[in-house]
Amino acid sequence: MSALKVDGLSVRYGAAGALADVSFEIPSNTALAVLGPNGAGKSTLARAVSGLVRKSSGTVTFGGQDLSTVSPAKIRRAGIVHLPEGRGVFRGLTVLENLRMGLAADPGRRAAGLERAFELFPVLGERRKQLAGTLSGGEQQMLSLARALMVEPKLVIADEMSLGLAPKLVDLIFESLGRARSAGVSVLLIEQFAGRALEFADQCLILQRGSVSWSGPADTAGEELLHRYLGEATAA
Ligand SMILES: Nc1ncnc2c1ncn2[C@@H]1O[C@H](COP(=O)(O)OP(=O)(O)OP(=O)(O)O)[C@@H](O)[C@H]1O
Repeated sequence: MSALKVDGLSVRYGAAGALADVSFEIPSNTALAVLGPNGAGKSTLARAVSGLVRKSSGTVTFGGQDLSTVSPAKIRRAGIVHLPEGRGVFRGLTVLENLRMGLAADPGRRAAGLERAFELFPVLGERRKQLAGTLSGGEQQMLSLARALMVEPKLVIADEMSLGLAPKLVDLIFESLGRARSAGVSVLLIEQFAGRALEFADQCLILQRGSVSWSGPADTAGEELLHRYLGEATAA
């Protein structure tokens, strides 16, 4: 069964079209990599699915529920978490306070959630009293992911998670996303660079100037195809 189904999605910013007639599905327990050069509309797609930008047309359904016109809060309650580009942590709060905010609406599950977060990323346990703004970039990324996974989401939208991180940290981030997927979470993975995303994902969708230029199984997106659609800079 499809967890997420996006059909004919278009988004405009004023007079400028950012997405035109984008359709795809993410079956349960699978990952879709959305690739494309700068400005192709990847973040806009993520924001439209999580309700942060208005859709000018198209529908979004999740687990059979129509989410096309509902608020971001309701979309979160349906089980979709969005890790925005940039880290989205509260810099002036400690690691622990940031994690607690993840389950602010559900304090009963807080203890178990924290335990899971520290098990996933032990470094966060060691640094629980440290201000998030003083963590390294990679640690902030882990905090952001740990907070998202604490709420036991059904779909994680991860926008450029690996941007600027050392390869070892990228491994760790993908490892934990992989564990989440094995535990039943679907993943919409947005990446400017193709290599790691395609290794991880089941399906791939390439956006160019707001439209889908190719989609198919991730393991059939060969080098030639990536160069054709993404160019030298992003096919790596
Ligand atoms: N709030 C906004 N107002 C006006 N135009 C916007 C807004 N946000 C994005 N755009 C434009 O929409 C297009 C798609 O942007 P988007 O951020 O979705 O691309 P992207 O594929 O995520 O790019 P990148 O890889 O550079 O992050 C771009 O031309 C961008 O300038």
